[in-house]
Amino acid sequence: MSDVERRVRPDKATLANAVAERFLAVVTEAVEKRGVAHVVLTGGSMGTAFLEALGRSPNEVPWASLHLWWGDERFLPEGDGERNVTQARNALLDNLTVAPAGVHVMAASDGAAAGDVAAGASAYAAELDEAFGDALLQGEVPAFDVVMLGMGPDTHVASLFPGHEQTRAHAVSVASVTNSPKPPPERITMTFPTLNSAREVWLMVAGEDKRDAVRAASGSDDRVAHPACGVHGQVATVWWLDEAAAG
Ligand SMILES: O=C(O)[C@H](O)[C@@H](O)[C@H](O)[C@H](O)COP(=O)(O)O
Repeated sequence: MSDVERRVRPDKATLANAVAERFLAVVTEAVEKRGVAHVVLTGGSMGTAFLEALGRSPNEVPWASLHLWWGDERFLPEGDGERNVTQARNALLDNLTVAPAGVHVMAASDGAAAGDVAAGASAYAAELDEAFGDALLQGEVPAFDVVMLGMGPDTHVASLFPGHEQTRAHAVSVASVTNSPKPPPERITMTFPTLNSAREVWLMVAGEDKRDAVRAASGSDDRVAHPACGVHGQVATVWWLDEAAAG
């Protein structure tokens, strides 16, 4: 597990551009070396700002060799504007002229999981298992090239909320949530072992309203209380902050 490195930029827009630039370099190198790149996307305003920044030079991205995954999802009907995948489609994916190698979408509440969020989580675990086998839970092989995450003001990452049982999960790669403190209550989330199977984990945080959370998570080693402090890449852990969040 790597130590946290902070990269601070003046504001949210500059931050999103810097992350997009680094993303391009990381996936290009991954594809050159391994022929494929697996990345985990996030929602929230930072995740969307990043996709919009990437969308300003979409043709530089090796989409045909890129697998897109999500760290968490709101268990809502397909196409709901609150779903991370809908936001990603609107911000970038629907405009691509080259299809990504894989777009691995978490279950919608009206899809094959038929309203059963636990079944939705199991389906995503099976999809990950098919792609990576045991590597995820054993943490021996980096599965993802980069996992991108936002952070809530309570220090939650993905849908791992402070004090919730999913923060303690170690035997499953994906968990269901039925009592999220932030709506909607039902969600699907990758667990810590899965997020931490990445070469690089990037936490992207902007805004003064996140400053206390940044401080709390950076001073903690209790990932149940402060989930953001529990995500680490095998090669790098980068906290991308704007000046307001960094304090
Ligand atoms: O759980 C949710 O419902 C949120 O959407 C959330 O996880 C979000 O991604 C973070 O709070 C970061 O949000 P910002 O990028 O907007 O700061």
